[in-house]
Amino acid sequence: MLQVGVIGTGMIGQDHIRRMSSVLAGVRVTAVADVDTTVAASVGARVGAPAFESGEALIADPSVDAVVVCSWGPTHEQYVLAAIAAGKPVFCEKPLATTQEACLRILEAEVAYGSRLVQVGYMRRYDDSYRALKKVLGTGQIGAPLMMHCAHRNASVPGFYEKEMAITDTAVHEIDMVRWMFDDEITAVRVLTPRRSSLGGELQDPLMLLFELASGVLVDVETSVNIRYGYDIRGEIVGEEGTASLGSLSPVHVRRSGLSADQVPADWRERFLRAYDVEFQEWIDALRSGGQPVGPSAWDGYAAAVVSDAGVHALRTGERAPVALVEKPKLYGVTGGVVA
Ligand SMILES: NC(=O)c1ccc[n+]([C@@H]2O[C@H](COP(=O)([O-])OP(=O)(O)OC[C@H]3O[C@@H](n4cnc5c(N)ncnc54)[C@H](O)[C@@H]3O)[C@@H](O)[C@H]2O)c1
Ligand SMILES: O[C@H]1[C@H](O)[C@@H](O)[C@H](O)[C@@H](O)[C@H]1O
Repeated sequence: MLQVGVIGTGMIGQDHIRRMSSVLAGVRVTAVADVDTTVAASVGARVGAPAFESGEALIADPSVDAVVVCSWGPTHEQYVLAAIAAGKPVFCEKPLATTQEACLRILEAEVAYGSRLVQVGYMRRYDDSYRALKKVLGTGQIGAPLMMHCAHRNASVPGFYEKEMAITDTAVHEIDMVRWMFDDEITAVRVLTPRRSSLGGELQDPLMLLFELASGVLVDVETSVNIRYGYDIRGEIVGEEGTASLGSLSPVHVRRSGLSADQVPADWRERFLRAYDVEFQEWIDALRSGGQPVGPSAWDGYAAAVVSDAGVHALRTGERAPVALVEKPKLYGVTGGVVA
């Protein structure tokens, strides 16, 4: 049984605690921590896990074999570094850290440790629909890929959400997905600002991002974070000989009063429910069999942060922002992606 300590018991922390306590096999949540100690205590009590006074104390405790970090993005670096220093595997929700410099510090610490401990929560790689799309691409049935059109729509976002977060918090999923889908790197980013939605307050919403890939493939991503009607994730690849897109995920189709309708998920928990389950089960199984994590690596987290920083620069200046990665350490040479 893998004994896991969870740092950050907010929305996704609670969802992952639920899946590790009542859905997945071979795992038990043995410790929790949150700066909000009242929330941590009540969430921990539901699964019989004690609440620790700090994330660092949780990481150091012998009851914890592996750590899951679900606190706010700016706090990820300190906990991931502490887990590496303790030699414990750590699953960190996205983003790995909020700056590329912080991601580099994590890479350096893991490389110095000498083997992989870190996995980043880019769950789209585990989604049935994205995996099927990658498979179609791999068979060559739509020919060489030329372009991809994506949309990432949230019904609404919390009050603390700032305009850069449309890139660093939202489109960062597409950044990782695109690198994985095409086995390629993003080399430059442009950001266009359409007419502003009156529903987003002061936010610049929506945004239109354009990624250039080393192969010449172009990917456009619409981010809309006040779309109201639900959580809508789209993707269509245009190839030389055909197109392939994510299928409809609606469990039910309703026709009534002259309308024909699919159900739209409310949020990410509903849309990616199964992807999170598969992501965690594979992580747990890899650790229990004595191996290293094989999902999105610290390198993937770093690469996403560099592209994300370029996107923020492009948003602020209106310029095309090139992306430059450091040389990839050997540790990440053969790992870093799950194969569909
Ligand atoms: N993979 C996904 O689809 C997905 C979905 C949602 C959130 N996330 C990521 O998960 C993280 C948390 O998001 P959320 O929606 O659960 O946010 P949230 O605000 O609901 O929860 C975050 C929790 O972290 C706690 N916290 C803040 N600073 C802390 C610290 N220094 N130490 C310990 N706890 C601390 C807060 O008190 C809060 O309870 C973010 O990085 C977010 O980007 C990923
Ligand atoms: O943290 C959340 C989460 O990552 C969701 O998957 C994404 O759709 C949201 O835009 C983001 O704010």
